[in-house]
Order: sequence, then C-alpha cells, then structure tokens
Amino acid sequence: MKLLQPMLNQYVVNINNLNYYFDQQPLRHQTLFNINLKIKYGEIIIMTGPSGSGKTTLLTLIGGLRSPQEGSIKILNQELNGASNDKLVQIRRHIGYIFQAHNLLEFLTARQNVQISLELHKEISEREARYKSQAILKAVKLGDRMNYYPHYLSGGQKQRVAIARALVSHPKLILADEPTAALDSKTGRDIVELMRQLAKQQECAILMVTHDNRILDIADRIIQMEDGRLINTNTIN
Ligand SMILES: Nc1ncnc2c1ncn2[C@@H]1O[C@H](COP(=O)(O)OP(=O)(O)OP(=O)(O)O)[C@@H](O)[C@H]1O
Repeated sequence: MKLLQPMLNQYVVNINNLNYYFDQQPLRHQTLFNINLKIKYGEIIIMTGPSGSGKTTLLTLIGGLRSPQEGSIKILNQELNGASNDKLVQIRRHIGYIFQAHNLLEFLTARQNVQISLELHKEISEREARYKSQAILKAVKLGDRMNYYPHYLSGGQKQRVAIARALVSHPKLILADEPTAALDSKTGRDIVELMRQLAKQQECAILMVTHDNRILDIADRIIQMEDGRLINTNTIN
C-alpha cells in the first residue's frame, strides 16, 4: 500500500464530520457527534474527559479497530470509512498501541515480546528484528532486562517493554489509552517523558487518553471530550 510521506501530507490523522452509533434500531444511540480533528506528524495530544464521554470509542475508530459509519477518518491519507479488512490490517501496521494493562505475553521474554510485533513486517529479517528489538529496549533503559520474563519485571518496567514494542517498527502514530493508570506518579511521569522523547525522534504522533493531571504538560495540545463532542482543542506550546 502506498502511504504518503510526511512532507507531502501534513496530517497523520484527519477526521471530518465523524458520527458514531452503538447498537441497531430501535436501541441505536449516538456516541460521537460531529468530530473534527487533525493531528500533525510528531504532535503529542492528550485527550481528557469524563468517563463515558466517548474517548475510547474515538481511539478505537482511529486505530482501525472499529469501522466508521458516518464521516471520514484518514490515517496516513488512507480513508478508513468503507475500507476493506485487508486495508485496515495494513493501516494498523503503521500504528503503535499502548494500553493501561501492558498486555505482554507472559511466556515470552522482554525481547521476544518486542520482536513479535516486527513479525508482521515481512521485509524485516529475523536477525534484523532481533537487533532492532535489543536497540529499542536499550533506549527504554532495559538493556539489562532483555531476557527477563514479564513476571520478573516491575510495573514500570513492563510498561517500558510495551512502549518499546509499540515503537520498534517506527510507527507514525501511537494510540495510548491510560498508559500510566497502573503506575505510581514518578514512574508514570518517567514513562510519558520517555514516550515523548522517542516519538519526537521518530516524528511519531501520540494521541493519549489520560485522567492523570500530572502529565498534561508533556502535550503539545490538550483536547477534551464531553458527551461525545470535542469541546476544546487548545494548543499549549
Ligand atoms: N460496545 C458498546 N455497546 C454499546 N454502548 C457502548 C459500547 N462501548 C461503549 N458504549 C457506550 O458509549 C459511550 C462512550 O464510551 P467510551 O468507552 O468510549 O467512553 P470513555 O470516555 O472512554 O470512558 P472511560 O473514561 O470510562 O473509559 C458510553 O455511554 C458507553 O456506555
């Protein structure tokens, strides 16, 4: 699939007039209302908002994990509305996901957990995949923990493995849903600082949902969801 390079296409995410409904008639209810959002390459955006306001629904739509019903979502200039399953799979390869629970596989070491996300990329040899996985684990300061199984890592270390796994294939977009929720405040802050640093190096945009007020300052922009509507898209830097 041909994806436009950053210089030709300003936005990694471009959403126009997006509506989303759960369930079928007569129970059908609207969850997202006329969402418009543009995210530039390398931009770090935090999304806040009350429980049930639609943040996760929007994140999963952007991530190609649900199909849009009305309106347009373009990721790397590819339209998701009406896209085939194959196309969605292709687009998902350019997105890194980080969730509240790290979702590491317990029977694989830290390095193997990172490396499996490169197995989707057939052009990368096993040797190269191993090298890249080791390099990114060093970048997240886990050079001495590569061969540890998740059970023997702390919560912060596991979340750093999850960050390494999300970034190893150099995606242009990271979607993070409450990545610091299970961590103490210092570890949480270190984790998002690290995400920010690596993302800026790779020109990777981050869209992060968080309720953690202590990390809001790492964002270039904070957007707020309320009752299925984006009500505030302040630029702070
Ligand atoms: N699978 C589903 N079927 C029907 N309704 C759903 C489904 N998933 C979510 N909803 C509803 O959609 C609305 C938005 O939910 P969503 O999970 O996106 O909110 P959120 O802002 O991420 O909340 P939280 O901060 O608690 O995770 C809620 O009213 C929720 O009940």
